[in-house]
Amino acid sequence: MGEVLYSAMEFFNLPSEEKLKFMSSDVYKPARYGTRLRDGADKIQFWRVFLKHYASPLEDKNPPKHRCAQVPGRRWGKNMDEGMQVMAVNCYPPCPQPDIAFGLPPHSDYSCLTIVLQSSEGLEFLGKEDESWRKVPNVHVGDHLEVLSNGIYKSVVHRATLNRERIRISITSLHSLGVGVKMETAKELQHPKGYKETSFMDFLNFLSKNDIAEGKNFTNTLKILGD
Ligand SMILES: O=C(O)CCC(=O)C(=O)O
Ligand SMILES: [Fe+2]
Repeated sequence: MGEVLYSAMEFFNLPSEEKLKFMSSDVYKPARYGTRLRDGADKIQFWRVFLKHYASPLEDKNPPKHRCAQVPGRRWGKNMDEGMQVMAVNCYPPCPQPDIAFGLPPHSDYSCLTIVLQSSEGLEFLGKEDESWRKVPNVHVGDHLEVLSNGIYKSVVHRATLNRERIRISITSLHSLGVGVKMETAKELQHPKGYKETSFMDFLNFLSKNDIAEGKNFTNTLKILGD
């Protein structure tokens, strides 16, 4: 585990000109270094640099441990194995005023499941009962699972906080269906259906046009509102 974080650190220690070769505002690019989700387009700057890498399909990789995850009436292990894995390597430098800045603002992930490895504490999630921020366990549910479960499992709103003393590295692995494969609500849970079907590509299209830091929320665009 330490070794993975160490090699992530090695990347961020490279000279700027090496890292800038990967910089792009194109959200469709399979490997991208940046400071904003859409460098050059997004107005708000967070205290973070990141490297995102899309890995799809997963045939060459070791099967991930979550392949047998189930929701009522539907097993989606095979679809996940043939699905999309996005790795985000985040680097948060020490921040002189951690109380007034964010590493990453509150958001949910476009994934079924996200697995996080962090070099030190900083990841927090919003508790639904009392609206307070708490430390996040290392696996959380994303928007995709909210659609599949018709809202039984809500995607976890989380944020990355900062500290004054040391660099913090996190590596997130986001697992979802294939890039163009539509996720729909399980038939047995459609009473009534609360979400439109959607794919990872739909999310990228949304991301290319919206600044998530300004509060635009992808899941809200999927909700089917009753009368
Ligand atoms: O750095 C963290 O702890 C969170 C990262 C995160 O939420 C993300 O990459 O989507
Ligand atoms: Fe996230």
